[in-house]
Amino acid sequence: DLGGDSLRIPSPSPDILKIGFIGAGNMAFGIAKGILSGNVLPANVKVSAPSSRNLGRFQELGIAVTHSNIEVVCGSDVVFVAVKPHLVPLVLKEVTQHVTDRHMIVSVAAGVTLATLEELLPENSVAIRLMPNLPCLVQEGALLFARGSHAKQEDSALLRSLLHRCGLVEEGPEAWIDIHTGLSGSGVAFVYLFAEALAEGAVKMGMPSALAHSIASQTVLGAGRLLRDSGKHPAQLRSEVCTPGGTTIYGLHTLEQGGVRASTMSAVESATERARELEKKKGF
Ligand SMILES: NC(=O)C1=CN([C@@H]2O[C@H](COP(=O)(O)OP(=O)(O)OC[C@H]3O[C@@H](n4cnc5c(N)ncnc54)[C@H](O)[C@@H]3O)[C@@H](O)[C@H]2O)C=CC1
Ligand SMILES: O=C(O)[C@@H]1CCC=N1
Repeated sequence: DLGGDSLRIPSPSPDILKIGFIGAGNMAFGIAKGILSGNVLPANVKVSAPSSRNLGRFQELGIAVTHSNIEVVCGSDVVFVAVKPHLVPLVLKEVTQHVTDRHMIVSVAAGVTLATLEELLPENSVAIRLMPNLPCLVQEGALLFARGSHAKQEDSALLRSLLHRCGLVEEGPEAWIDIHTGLSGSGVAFVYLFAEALAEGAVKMGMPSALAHSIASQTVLGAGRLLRDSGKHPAQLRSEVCTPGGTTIYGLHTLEQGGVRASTMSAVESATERARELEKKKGF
């Protein structure tokens, strides 16, 4: 008796997989860059979009480009669907007859549920819902994915190995995807708003704008790295910066008076609710 396990065909390793992207926007580019910094060769990647406008930067990475979504599906094992949410049904209807059990379909569209994906794909298709964020571009993304009903643990492992160079990759229940969209997909923009305001504060106090922006971005980067790498609670690090009677506590008091904590929590709540709303309306 050889046993079930010894008969199981091992998952292909990421370096021999063919990877496709439908949609050539910012998010597809971010994920593609992350994937290529792992062990996937550009020759094994193809991307489609209706116009050539966004395709040049993919070509610069050595990735093959096409205007045919069907060509991407037929030539790929893992297909990232990276079009705007309202276009997901259109695109999946177009390619669905070419999707086979060889494929893993990974949608990054905000508010498009696994149930919707599975409805649009052939029965038993392996579907994954992934929420990435823009810093995948510099391999510092925060990605959360949820598995569809026909995706197995091996599929998770494969996706993780493909994406590990994009940043932090976590798996969770689908209900967390909308929360992650507010926290991190959109959260990146909240941090940019804060960075911009930091710089503008310095400009108001007389610092040249370019220098203020460069110091603000380094401040956000440094604060973020220290927070992640130390594993400390943000309140602990905040107290380490605060000298009693010093500058920081004066600034923090002003931020609290402005309601920064409540408005940031509300921003995550609104973005999460918007993702849920897109879901209910099916995004289209
Ligand atoms: N930008 C971000 O920070 C994040 C975006 N997302 C999700 O990623 C998806 C894409 O967003 P972005 O990259 O920002 O959008 P984008 O507008 O930059 O890119 C969309 C791409 O789809 C292409 N496209 C349009 N119609 C198409 C069709 N029929 N077939 C193939 N390609 C088509 C466009 O040419 C464009 O290249 C969205 O569903 C969004 O919810 C998720 C997380 C973060
Ligand atoms: O704003 C949006 O809808 C997308 C999803 C998360 C980030 N960008």
